[in-house]
Amino acid sequence: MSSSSAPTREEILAALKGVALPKGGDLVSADLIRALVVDGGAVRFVIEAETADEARALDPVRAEAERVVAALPGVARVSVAMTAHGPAPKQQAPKGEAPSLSIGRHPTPGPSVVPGVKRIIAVGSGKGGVGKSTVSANLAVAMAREGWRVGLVDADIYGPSQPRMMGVSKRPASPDGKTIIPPVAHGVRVISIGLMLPEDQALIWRGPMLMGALQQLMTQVAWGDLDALIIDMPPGTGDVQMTLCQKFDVTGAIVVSTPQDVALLDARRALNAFSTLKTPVIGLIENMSTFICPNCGHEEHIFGDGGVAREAEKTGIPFLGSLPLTLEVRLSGDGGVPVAATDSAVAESYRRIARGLMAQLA
Ligand SMILES: Nc1ncnc2c1ncn2[C@@H]1O[C@H](COP(=O)(O)OP(=O)(O)OP(=O)(O)O)[C@@H](O)[C@H]1O
Repeated sequence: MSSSSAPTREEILAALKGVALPKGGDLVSADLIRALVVDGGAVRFVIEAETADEARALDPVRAEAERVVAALPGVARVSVAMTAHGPAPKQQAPKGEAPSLSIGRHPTPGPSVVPGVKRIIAVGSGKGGVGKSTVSANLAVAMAREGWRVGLVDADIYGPSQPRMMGVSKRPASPDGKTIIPPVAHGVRVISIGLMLPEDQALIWRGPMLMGALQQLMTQVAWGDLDALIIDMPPGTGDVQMTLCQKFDVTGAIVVSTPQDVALLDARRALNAFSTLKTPVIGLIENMSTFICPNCGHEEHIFGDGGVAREAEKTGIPFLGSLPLTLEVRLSGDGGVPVAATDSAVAESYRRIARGLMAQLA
């Protein structure tokens, strides 16, 4: 890098890694940096604390972050904003207290609202295993990194995978036995039925109870103000989709597919279902587009080539982007740190998709 050119995002993050936090760790490893923008010699970013009190306590850290970035060659101006995730819950539940919630009740009739939530985005797929949960988690993290306040609901009630993907396992607190305080992971507020029940408890609920559980997850969680609430839907086109789209004001749905012809056939079924429910489909995402060999870096179209982009063109639905099949994606999903929270090339792809979607929804 010449002394006059602006530093890269990675160079800025490397400098911020040197800024220690009072509780231990640093700004980058604690995942507190959001919306980092390098615009010529101007650098802007947000430090996101969990509560207003914590934000105040981090003020010296903010000053230090500003100092280290300003000292990088090529930086003319630095602006660092401090945000708190939202108003702190009035009471804190005693550590380890499980919520006394009646998950599994029947849904209440009529439309439901999720207060403070600007947009509800459903992420669906025609069939299982195409990476819908992976995409939901990573998209949520990427949007949060770009500065939006984001929540994530794991509505895949029979096979909840968000606790593992987002790395949250503790039962959420419920100070009053009604409101659920969602854990925050990688800048995203997450709730999953998997956090509310013992892992090995088989869910044998039938339709109405399932819907009641989903409604509770949506409405009893203290989300605070959110720019977007992302719903990781179960695969296919069943009751959960219907409840969600009929009871809540869903801004739009995103359909994830692999490029294989059979997956696309199923994806078309999902598109038709959303159209019947009068929920606009706001984007298609192709997952597992190409396989990148971890040894030699060679890229191979093992499931076909560009099928989802062509489908998008045919249907007039925005194509949000494609994501490669990489071992890194699976390992990071299994390890509780979505790839979008890292600085890899795939994180960059998620960032582009998040930006496109945010611009479309702004
Ligand atoms: N791009 C990718 N590269 C590598 N592995 C991936 C990719 N996307 C998803 N996977 C892996 O594929 C598996 C299935 O993904 P995921 O659970 O996200 O799919 P899903 O569509 O939500 O499935 P289901 O609805 O059946 O739960 C997971 O092990 C995940 O880590």
